[in-house]
Amino acid sequence: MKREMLEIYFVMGSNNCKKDPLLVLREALEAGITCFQFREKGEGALTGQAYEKFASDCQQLCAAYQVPFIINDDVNLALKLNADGIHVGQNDLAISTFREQAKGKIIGVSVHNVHDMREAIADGADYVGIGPIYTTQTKKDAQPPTGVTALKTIRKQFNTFPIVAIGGITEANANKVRSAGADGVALISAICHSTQIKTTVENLRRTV
Ligand SMILES: Cc1ncc(COP(=O)(O)OP(=O)(O)O)c(N)n1
Ligand SMILES: Cc1ncsc1CCOP(=O)(O)O
Ligand SMILES: [Mg+2]
Repeated sequence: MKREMLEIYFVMGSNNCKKDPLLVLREALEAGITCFQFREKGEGALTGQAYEKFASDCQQLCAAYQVPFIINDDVNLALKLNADGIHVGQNDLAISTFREQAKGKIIGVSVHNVHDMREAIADGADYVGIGPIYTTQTKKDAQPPTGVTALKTIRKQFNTFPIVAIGGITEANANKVRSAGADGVALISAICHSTQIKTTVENLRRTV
């Protein structure tokens, strides 16, 4: 996995969007996102066949733009659809339980401190997501925001390991996160709620 993949990492589920989510994804891809995470969870999230169909539609769109398609939490779906990767958090399946079946796939793990980071690397993570950096309205069960302090501390000890920052990141603060050592920014609302997705992504690209 190349670190550049993490530069503009768009994370989305249908309940994050105010218009057709596939249209949102298409605009984001067209504008130059570098990675996409399918995160269909929470209130009003699709289930069953509609959930799988939506994942598969997102995957096809990503493939058309040659952008990696990562699935959040649902390892079984990632294996079934042969997604490019899987993202898991501290409360999800441990990497050791699916590493073998997921050979060749990109594995991302959420970390909050140096201890989590060591564990994630030992378990075989390809990249880590650190956050929430800033206050977020999107993830109700998120830990308290840390600002860029935790990110800086972790980056100092892990010089080259691929890190993406997440939580409350916008066009206005992306530069701070980048200077604190993140290889890229992961965003939900900054893109989903933008009325000018093209401009938003272009501004983020310039910053990151
Ligand atoms: C890139 C990235 N970083 C962190 C997360 C958060 O994962 P997790 O803590 O498992 O929380 P949920 O997203 O599953 O609610 C992420 N999804 N992506
Ligand atoms: C999934 C996730 N993990 C930590 S914060 C967060 C939500 C990020 O959403 P937003 O970019 O809208 O703050
Ligand atoms: Mg999770």
